[in-house]
Amino acid sequence: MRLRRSMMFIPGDSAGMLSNSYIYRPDSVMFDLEDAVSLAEKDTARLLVFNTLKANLYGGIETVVRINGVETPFWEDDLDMAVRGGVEVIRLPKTESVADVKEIENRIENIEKSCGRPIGDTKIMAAIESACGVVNAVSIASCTPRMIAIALAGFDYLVDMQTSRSSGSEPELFYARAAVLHAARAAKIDAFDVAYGNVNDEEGFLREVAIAKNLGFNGKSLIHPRQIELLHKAYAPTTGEVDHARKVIQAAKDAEEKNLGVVSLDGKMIDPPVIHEAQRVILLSDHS
Ligand SMILES: CC(C)(COP(=O)(O)OP(=O)(O)OC[C@H]1O[C@@H](n2cnc3c(N)ncnc32)[C@H](O)[C@@H]1OP(=O)(O)O)[C@@H](O)C(=O)NCCC(=O)NCCSC(=O)C[C@@](O)(CC(=O)O)C(=O)O
Ligand SMILES: [Mg+2]
Repeated sequence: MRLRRSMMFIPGDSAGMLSNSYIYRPDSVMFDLEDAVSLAEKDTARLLVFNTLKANLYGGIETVVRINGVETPFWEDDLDMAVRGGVEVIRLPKTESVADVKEIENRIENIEKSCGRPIGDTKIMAAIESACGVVNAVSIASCTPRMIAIALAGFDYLVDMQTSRSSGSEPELFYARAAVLHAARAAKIDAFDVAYGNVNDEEGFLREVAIAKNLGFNGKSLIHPRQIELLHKAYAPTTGEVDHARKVIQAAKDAEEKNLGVVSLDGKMIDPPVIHEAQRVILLSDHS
């Protein structure tokens, strides 16, 4: 079980941000070559991100590169750099179909072969940014063992839906959130909620974090370091939840030692889903 609560975007053309953002300790960093980088800076950004990956600055933090989409002239060079640089995960933006994923998967395999990385080592995350992506989310999420997560991208999605972000319970994102989350859970992979664009609006950000957490998202895409601690705190289990989880783990251990298939704690049955949830709570608490 890997903890993926916070995935922070870092513009790939910002040498300053690339060189020191490990200090913020997000669970994952996403070096962006797509929409945070202007057309004029695409080549510079690719080189800067390659050097950052090679410098190995982000020990313990998952590294992700968001390449440009398969409809652009940049994605092949982006992939070549990222896979050779040793990135852990490729984020494919504006994913609409399994064909998009297969196109980058084939290319990744060729690069892995040519640079000596084990086949399958480079993982993929698909960003769902359109109605078409949402309706194909189930097949996208389950089309390759390389797929470790899918992410809903609210900005582009709402443009495609011909609407905009409201405040409050955000009905305009309800269907897409539910669809992306179900696709991820059916495929047994992680799910990321949308990025929140107003970095000064703590209250609005936390309202959105609560929606994501309660729905069951593993975490959110973030655009500013200030959002990391807020998110981690909101995802942290309470002391009561941690105490209960420890009791569940202990009860499960005792049952195993006594060769009992099922056991109860305070009158409630302890079975594999309960144990799994307890392990998730402990993991969250260990990183809070
Ligand atoms: C918003 C702003 C300009 C504000 O900057 P400001 O400089 O005014 O902020 P300050 O508060 O002054 O910063 C204080 C200190 O933090 C440092 N710092 C700030 N941000 C940092 C960061 N991200 N990483 C590391 N360091 C950071 C800064 O360098 C300074 O460091 P220092 O000078 O040392 O004190 C900045 O945050 C920023 O650029 N964010 C990333 C924007 C981005 O990537 N957009 C593309 C991805 S979304 C998209 O594409 C939509 C999507 O595709 C999404 C999907 O797919 O999910 C969809 O469709 O929905
Ligand atoms: Mg986008």
